[in-house]
Amino acid sequence: PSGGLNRCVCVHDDYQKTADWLLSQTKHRPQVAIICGSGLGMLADALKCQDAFHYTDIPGFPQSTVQGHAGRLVFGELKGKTCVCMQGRFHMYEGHSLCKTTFPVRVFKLLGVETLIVTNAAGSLADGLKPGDIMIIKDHVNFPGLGGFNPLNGPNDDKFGPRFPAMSACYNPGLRCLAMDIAKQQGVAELVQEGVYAAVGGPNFETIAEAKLMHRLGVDAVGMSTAPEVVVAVHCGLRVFGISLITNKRPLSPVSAEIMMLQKNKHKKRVWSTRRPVILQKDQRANPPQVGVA
Ligand SMILES: O=P(O)(O)O[C@@H]1C[C@H](O)[C@@H](CO)O1
Ligand code: HPA
Repeated sequence: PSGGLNRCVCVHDDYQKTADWLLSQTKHRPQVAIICGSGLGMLADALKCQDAFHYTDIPGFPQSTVQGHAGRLVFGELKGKTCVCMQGRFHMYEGHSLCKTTFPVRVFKLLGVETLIVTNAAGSLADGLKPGDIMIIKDHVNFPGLGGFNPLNGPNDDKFGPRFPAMSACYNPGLRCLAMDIAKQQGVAELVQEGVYAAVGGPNFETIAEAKLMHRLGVDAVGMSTAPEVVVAVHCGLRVFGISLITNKRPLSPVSAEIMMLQKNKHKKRVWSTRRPVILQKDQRANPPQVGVA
């Protein structure tokens, strides 16, 4: 893949202009940036002394099109640290280039941020991870990246980082340990474990064969974001901590998946369904519709 959506067309000045505008609009000077995943935007509400900006008002900022993502950048204080929080992120499946998807990360760097916290909603492939659990990301598999869809494609900007950045320790071990210790102190350790996150392009959810493949490759949870942001963050020297909120299980086999039910319709045709019996209409019998697993 080359050109079009797969080539970073932003130059240093583009990020700088956005950062300078933000610095002129708020007195906050954040050390920590938090990207809120789907349904996690309320994290920003915990910030004290807030300055909030709609993405539509920020020069050069991409626009969020996903429901449940407020599309606001919120600055404020949290437990003595100055933070900037993205209420809503950008995904490849919205039609953004990876360069736009990850645009805020470089802006954070220019604001003086040192630590990036990424959060997301993800589907579990691991036996021990249930909906409602939290997975501390210990590593990721960036499927679009492996296929050549990378936010660092195009001329390298040495001011941000090297042409060939190492990704062998993306998720800061110290922060991962600290998070586990805090989970124990708070008495919620049984809900928290470490795992490997895989990013897929979306927007469709995985087929059973794809879920099985990822499980065999050692993936614990799958989602449609995060990895490109982390690649850009590590490239420009940010310290990264990531968590996935497990929202659903990915079925690995039609037979064993607990959410799947074998239904027999009145015409004795067997149909797999995720939720409710499917009765095929006369004209559908020859060519039954695919039943998705969301
Ligand atoms: O922004 P995140 O990664 O939390 O968004 C989740 C994962 C997919 O993008 C989408 C579908 O569930 O929501
Ligand atoms: N697959 C991909 N992305 C997701 C999922 C999933 O099961 N759940 C939430 N985001």
